[in-house]
Amino acid sequence: MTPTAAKTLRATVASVPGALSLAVFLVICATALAAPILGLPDPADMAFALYQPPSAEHWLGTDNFGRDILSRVVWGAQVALTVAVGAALLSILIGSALGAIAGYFGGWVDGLLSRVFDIFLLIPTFFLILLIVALFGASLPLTIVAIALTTWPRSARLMRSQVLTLKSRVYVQAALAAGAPHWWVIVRHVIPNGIAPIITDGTILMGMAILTEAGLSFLGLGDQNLVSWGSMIFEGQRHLRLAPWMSIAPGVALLLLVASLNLLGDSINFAMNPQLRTRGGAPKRRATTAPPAGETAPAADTPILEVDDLRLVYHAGARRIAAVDGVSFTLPRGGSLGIVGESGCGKSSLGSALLQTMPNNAELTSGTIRFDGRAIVLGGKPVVENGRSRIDALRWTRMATIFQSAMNALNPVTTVRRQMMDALRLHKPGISREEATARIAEVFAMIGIPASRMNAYPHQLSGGMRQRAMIALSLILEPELVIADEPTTALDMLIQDQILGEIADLRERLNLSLILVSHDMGAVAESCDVVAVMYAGRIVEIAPTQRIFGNPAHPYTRTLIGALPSLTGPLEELESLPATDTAAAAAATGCRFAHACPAATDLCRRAAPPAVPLGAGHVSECHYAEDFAAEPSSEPHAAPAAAKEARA
Ligand SMILES: Nc1ncnc2c1ncn2[C@@H]1O[C@H](COP(=O)(O)OP(=O)(O)OP(=O)(O)O)[C@@H](O)[C@H]1O
Repeated sequence: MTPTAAKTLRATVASVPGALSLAVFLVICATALAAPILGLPDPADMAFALYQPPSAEHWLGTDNFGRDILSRVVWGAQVALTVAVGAALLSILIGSALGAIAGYFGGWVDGLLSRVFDIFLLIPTFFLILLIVALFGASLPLTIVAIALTTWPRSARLMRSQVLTLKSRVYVQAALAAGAPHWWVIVRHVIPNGIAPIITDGTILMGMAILTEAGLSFLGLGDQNLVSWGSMIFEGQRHLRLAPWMSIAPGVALLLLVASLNLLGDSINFAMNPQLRTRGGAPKRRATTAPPAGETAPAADTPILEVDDLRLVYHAGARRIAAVDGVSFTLPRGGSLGIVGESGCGKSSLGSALLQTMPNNAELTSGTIRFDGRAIVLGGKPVVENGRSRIDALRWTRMATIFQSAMNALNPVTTVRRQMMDALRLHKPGISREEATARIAEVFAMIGIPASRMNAYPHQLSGGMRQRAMIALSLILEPELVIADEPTTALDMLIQDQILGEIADLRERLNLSLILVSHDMGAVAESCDVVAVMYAGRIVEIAPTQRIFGNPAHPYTRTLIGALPSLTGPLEELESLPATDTAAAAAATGCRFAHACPAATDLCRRAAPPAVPLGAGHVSECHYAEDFAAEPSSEPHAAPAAAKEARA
């Protein structure tokens, strides 16, 4: 068994329906295979008494010819399974191959093959099977071929649509650009990524094949020499009053096998798709809480956002990943906070926790979030007021977000203007068309998109323009707080700089509060008053921007600043760090940075550092914070200007 197959099997049996359906399917298979050695009477033997009800001698009774029903059900399973596996395999092989060719090559090949699929789909399935059986006679192999011939277009269409999506993926393009031949790209990249729904559909096909064979036998069109559940049910219904057990036993066997196959299909799909698995499948109902008693109206100087001891864990199978592990900060109204740190330190998880847009496998285990003085999360639970969660009422209207990749965040089949119109109408149901159009034009002008581009689809805009459209969408409802998660990551330096400049400008003009999530120290230096440095799920240092660059008081911050290149200073080797295993670092007894810290001592490895206040809003989680703070950062990375210069 290949490692992938073993992993899929493990994941399949990890769920109750998966384990149960696999167990039922395996028991039926094992019983069918073991039929000759089970010591059961011959299924065709008519030596027994007729119409005997279930007894110790004949567990499931006997039929109208005195044949043992248990033996016939067991031998009938062989026929059912042979038809199921044979027809489904043949159907998937023909369908997937033709579907992959049609989707991959497109053009006239796709046109021609798609018409063939359509023609086959138009032929009534049962009629075609009847025709084949009538022309060539009834036999098991012919029944299998007939079923496969009528079902393969299902697999073909499914595979074609999968391939149409997959072939534009970057990894497929990259393989072609690397000189891989088409057949290799199809076999190595396209089919493995598109096969999961085909396999799921295959289990449904197996169920269909069993039912079709049973139906044919029921009509007397099956192979009369074989024991089939369909023919047993047919016989049974003729003697229903006299001997109901004759149809109950094959009926239950048929139901169990088809139901277990369908359930198995769902479980395999779930197991094969890591996204479904680690995202936790269907959304779990999250516990909520009522607003706290004694909440007062916010004062003018109430911070726009207060976060206290926020903790978020991801459930990935048996693993728990503490992505945000006790984060606290306060953002004053109109203020801007940059959250920086290496990839995987928990920046995006923190952003999604603030907006409560986490994936299904994420759980807030503790913490409080207050927006404008009112709690939106208490003890890790969303606050619900009058049947509606407070965050739902705030999201987009008062707290908006700018996503990382505008191409993924904007709907590709709707114009940018339409998406803005939808957002306006959703949140301001009374707004007239003219008012909405005027507001859209205003925001477009503000963000520098020419009015002529308003009706463009996202793919018709350049990367920079698309990101501007995303910013416009976030500002359309005049929010007070914007959370921007890597808003310029995919853009070139020049456009990055322009967009960051525009965000800073808008912030001043609209008195926006801003949280900028970025791995780029230069970007936050340029746009934010305060910088929070995250490491392995915690904010290890927070300080006003000038201070964090001038007097970094955490060795990790120093390393981040040391990794900024200088174009004008003398050539220096840049500092680098080994990649951090977030889970391992979070589990460390002492300081989570100790394993990579050049200044770590025994104390660091033994005890978690306290949060050391250094004045003027500067806090560092390091045992030696005061010593580091007293030692200014070495040139040329001493100030935000240097960081900006490094980016330019
Ligand atoms: N849906 C998920 N399921 C399981 N683990 C996850 C999930 N999303 C993120 N993680 C893990 O949580 C940790 C923090 O991830 P997060 O995406 O918040 O980091 P980040 O700092 O934003 O990284 P980047 O800058 O690369 O986006 C990482 O260890 C990541 O592997």
